[in-house]
Amino acid sequence: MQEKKKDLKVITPSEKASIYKTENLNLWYGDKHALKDIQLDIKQNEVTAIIGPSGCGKSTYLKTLNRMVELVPSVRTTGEIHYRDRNILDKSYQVEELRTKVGMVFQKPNPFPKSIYDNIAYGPRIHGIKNRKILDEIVERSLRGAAIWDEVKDRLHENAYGLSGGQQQRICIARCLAIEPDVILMDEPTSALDPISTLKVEELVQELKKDYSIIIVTHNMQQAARISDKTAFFLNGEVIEYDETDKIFSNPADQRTEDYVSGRFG
Ligand SMILES: Nc1ncnc2c1ncn2[C@@H]1O[C@H](COP(=O)(O)OP(=O)(O)OP(=O)(O)O)[C@@H](O)[C@H]1O
Repeated sequence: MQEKKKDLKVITPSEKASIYKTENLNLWYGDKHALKDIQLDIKQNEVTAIIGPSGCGKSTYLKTLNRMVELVPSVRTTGEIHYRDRNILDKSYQVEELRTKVGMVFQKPNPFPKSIYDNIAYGPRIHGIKNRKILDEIVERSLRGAAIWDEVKDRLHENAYGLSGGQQQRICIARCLAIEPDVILMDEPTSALDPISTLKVEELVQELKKDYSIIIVTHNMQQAARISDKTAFFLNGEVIEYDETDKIFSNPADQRTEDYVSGRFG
């Protein structure tokens, strides 16, 4: 007898909601054409890795997603980036609004020269939260979310500079979580860390994708293969290939991707 088909709809990754849709994005630093006709549909609650050789435009692309790139005076862009269906490159889009939704973690841990507690409470305080009990709750929740609560709960009022590099990076992730973002951008977040701290941050990224969408620039291809769902391979300012991470690393469509992921250049 034929088995009765279950009426279950399988959600394939391509059907997941988009968090960012980039359409025909071009970016110039003065005369330097750094991003060329970028098309990328980044999905919600996934880890998306951006890989490629030095100078190919990875960080530039990441910094367009929170418009940080505008801090460079010579920058000019054309095209659109839709974040949850609104074009963030439209001048009417308030950058302050965007920054409350999109957190960023940098290559080098950059805690403020303040206590661990004040590092985490900083963003919420800027948003007007003064109530100590509420701040206490946010601090604890954020530190737990960044998997560092147990290590620091007895030293919350000590300076964050007294922590190890790996702990400082998780404090920076907790600081990011405290503003309750929707997206977390990570620019080579483990490149300054030792292998054990790197592993902790990688495990954390896996945990965080349940609640956040994460876009991570990495030079470390094993890391991209380990932690991401999708990978975009950039070369000379172009996206050469964007697909499921397994496909990019095992059976890429483009020879240049194959050469890069197999270590033939880069
Ligand atoms: N502020 C700037 N002014 C002028 N050119 C810039 C600026 N920032 C980056 N560029 C140029 O834009 C291109 C892309 O740089 P970007 O930093 O995005 O590359 P990347 O892939 O992140 O490199 P890396 O892996 O070395 O960090 C490079 O040619 C770089 O020299």
